[in-house]
Formats: sequence, C-alpha cells, structure tokens
Amino acid sequence: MTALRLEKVSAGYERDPVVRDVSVSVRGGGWLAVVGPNGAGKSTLLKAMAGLLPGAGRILVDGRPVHSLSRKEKARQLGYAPQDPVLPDGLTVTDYALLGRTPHLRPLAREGAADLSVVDEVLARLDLSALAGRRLGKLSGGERQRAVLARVLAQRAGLLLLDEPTTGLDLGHAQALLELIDRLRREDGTTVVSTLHDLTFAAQYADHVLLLSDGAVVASGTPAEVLTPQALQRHYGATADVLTATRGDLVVAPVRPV
Ligand SMILES: Nc1ncnc2c1ncn2[C@@H]1O[C@H](COP(=O)(O)OP(=O)(O)OP(=O)(O)O)[C@@H](O)[C@H]1O
Repeated sequence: MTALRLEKVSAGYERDPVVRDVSVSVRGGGWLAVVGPNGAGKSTLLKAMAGLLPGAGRILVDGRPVHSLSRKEKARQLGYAPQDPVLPDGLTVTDYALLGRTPHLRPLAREGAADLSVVDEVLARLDLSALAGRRLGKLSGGERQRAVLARVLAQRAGLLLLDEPTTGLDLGHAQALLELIDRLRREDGTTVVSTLHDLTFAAQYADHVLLLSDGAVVASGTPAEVLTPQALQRHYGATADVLTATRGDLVVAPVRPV
C-alpha cells in the first residue's frame, strides 16, 4: 500500500507558483479527489505529485521524496495518466497497454505471458477487447481515453494519479472505469488520486475531497463536508443541490438559478 503525503507544496511552470501551500495526506488504499473550477490548479497539482514539476515543500511517496526516486522506482510505484496525452497513433491498443508493463521487465527482456494476461484482463474490464488489435489513431475519443487508462492500470503501480479519467466517457463506461479502479483499491490496496469535474462521481468514489480555488486549498475533508451547495456557489458560481439517493449515495445536481 502506497501512502502519499504533501507538506506545504507549491508548484508551477514559471516563476510564480500556480498551486500554493498544499498539505494533504492520502492513506494507502485511499482515494483523494482533487476538485475545483477550471484553471484552479488541479492538473498542476497532479503533475507535481508525479514529480514532474519543480517547486517548494515536500511530496512523500511512502515516506520518500518523489524527486529522490529513480525513473524505474517511480514507474513501479506511481502510475500517472495525464489529461490529454500525445499518443503513438501507429501502435495497437494491446501494444500500447503493454508499455505499462515496461517497469516490471528485466533489462532488455520482452513482455511474457504474465504481462499479456494482465493486459488482456485490463482490456476486458475496460470493454476494449474487441479493439485490442486496432491502432490508436483509429479510435474514438472515449476509446482513446480508455486505452490511456488501460496502459496505466496495466502498470499495477501502488499509487495512481489520474487526471480527469472520465473525460469523454459515456455514463456506463465512466462508471465501469471507476468501479474497476475502486476494485483495485479494495483488493490490492491501490491508492488513488484523481481530478474530477463530475462532482457526483467524486462524492461517490473518493473518501477525501480537496477543493482547490485559484491555486489554494479552500476545503478538505469527506465528500459531504466539502461538497456543499454553499461551497459550489462560492467557488464554482454554480447553483446545485446535494441530494442523497435511495441507497445513500450523494448526488450533486445542478438546478436552475432563481
Ligand atoms: N504548461 C503551462 N505553462 C504555464 N502555465 C500553465 C501551464 N499549464 C497550465 N498553466 C496555468 O496554470 C493554471 C492552472 O492550470 P491547471 O491546468 O492546473 O488547472 P485545472 O484546475 O486542471 O483546470 P481545468 O479544470 O480547466 O483542467 C492556469 O492558469 C493555466 O493557464
């Protein structure tokens, strides 16, 4: 189980930090949803967690600073799926997902039957088996997004950093993906951090929600503590009800402003 801890993290691209003074802990097997309006700094924070940006403060993956991990150690511990990756369009879905197995191979070794079986299982669960031999350049937007996630899930890293994993997915595929991630979390103790615009999904899957606004943490706690109509009005300028569905799930429902 891989725990993640951020202590007063500031990070950005040029001189001024985009996110400032972020402190949060995610226990091994926990799920942190990073939410907030456009431009709040969610993707920037995820890139910082992945050790891809310079900055101040400490980012600890199982107690070790992320910047001290070697490339291979990082790839074994941490799987990062960016929001809009550039894909090698000529590769098939299977070959692309197999790249997720690279950190587990010995130097110069090729993927074996065990790696193929991990990939086959992930493709099946993401409803991609029928497209396994299709080149990435010939997939729809939602299929490409699922291929990106197939690669990162095939990596079987202890910590998943997923930037808007449900973007472009229809309701059924989005739900199946989140259920698969949740299963990895429950069965293997995988730790998850995801940015999510869909606040109902954030409320239903995460156990901790971090609300960013203008680069700063404005609320942090359980979904019910953070996702209140008042906070949504204040930080998103949105009018919404937070409802409880029949089985107790929270639902964030936009309503027409009066
Ligand atoms: N590569 C970059 N170089 C400089 N500034 C950037 C870069 N990427 C993002 N920014 C700026 O950093 C700020 C935060 O962007 P970020 O992508 O982290 O926001 P976000 O919360 O993920 O937004 P969205 O919900 O729109 O995806 C924005 O003002 C953005 O313009």
